[in-house]
Amino acid sequence: MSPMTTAADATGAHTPEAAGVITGARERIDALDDRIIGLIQERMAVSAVIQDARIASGGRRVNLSRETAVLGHYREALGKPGTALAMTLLELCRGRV
Ligand SMILES: O=C(O)C(=O)C[C@]1(C(=O)O)C=C[C@@H](O)C=C1
Repeated sequence: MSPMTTAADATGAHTPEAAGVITGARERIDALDDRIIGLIQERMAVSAVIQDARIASGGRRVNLSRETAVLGHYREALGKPGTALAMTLLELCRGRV
């Protein structure tokens, strides 16, 4: 019996086959996370353009009706945790209010 049939490795798997699946899937997750982070940074930059234009025109940084629409969009797509995710994205984009 190989040691991996009884003990978990760094992936938590107990077989080499499972460890291979997990390692491959983790590489895909790391690549997806890099893309998600890049998209968030792009969202922050676009949001800053909007906020700067509004403030330069004499308006306020925050637009609550638009935030409500963004929160609803994420909640419809992802359920209740989507709302929390959208709140975090909004904080990244316009700071704490
Ligand atoms: O859509 C706007 O008016 C924005 O300013 C962008 C944004 C956002 O990041 O989604 C940021 C701040 C506002 O309070 C609402 C939404």
